[in-house]
Amino acid sequence: MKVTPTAIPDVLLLEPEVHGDHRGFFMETFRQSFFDELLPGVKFVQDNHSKSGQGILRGLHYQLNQPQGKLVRVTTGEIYDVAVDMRENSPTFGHAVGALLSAENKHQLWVPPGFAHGFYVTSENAEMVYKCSDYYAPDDEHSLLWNDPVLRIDWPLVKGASPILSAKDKAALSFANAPRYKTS
Ligand SMILES: Cc1cn([C@H]2C[C@H](O)[C@@H](COP(=O)(O)OP(=O)(O)O[C@H]3O[C@H](C)C(=O)[C@H](O)[C@H]3O)O2)c(=O)[nH]c1=O
Repeated sequence: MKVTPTAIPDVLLLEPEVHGDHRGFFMETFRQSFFDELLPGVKFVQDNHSKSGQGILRGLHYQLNQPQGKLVRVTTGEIYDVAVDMRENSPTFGHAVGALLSAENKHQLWVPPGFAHGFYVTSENAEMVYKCSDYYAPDDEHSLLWNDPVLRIDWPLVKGASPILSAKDKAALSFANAPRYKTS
């Protein structure tokens, strides 16, 4: 597994070793022992899987009391996956980084606890699966506005059209008003 820090060093791009042959391909997508070395103390407790149509944007979401680290990958189509640093003491606080993850490139993104996470579907549809380092806690979830002027996230909007959002995401908070992750 090749690991490359992104513009936000704690957000990592992971590229698995793909074994192709006349039948297709095989790859190991996850090994806890690898993460024990890469990210000591991170244990994954929940797997998620979602499917979305083109132009759908989910996020940006984060939990504060039970912050979730997320290991994201795409099994169908392509998404633009984004992480925003919500850790108020971080040198990259308020910075956003994105990566195109696809069934084709098989790349994975590690979004650490304390980051807001969201994605936009660029392909006709996309299915993404992701491992979480803590459990879903709906009462602890916060939403950050996808097009906040401070974050200036350069979403690759299809034909420049506004994304399709859930009601929750339409009502998301601006970065200025969103609660920050306070590291002890
Ligand atoms: C996240 C989650 C949701 N749900 C239920 C709650 C709702 O009945 C339904 C859809 O939830 P929501 O609209 O919050 O789903 P997304 O908009 O895909 O939310 C996710 O979007 C961004 C990209 C994330 O990183 C988070 O994992 C998560 O917030 O699934 C569960 O039962 N368990 C869960 O872990």
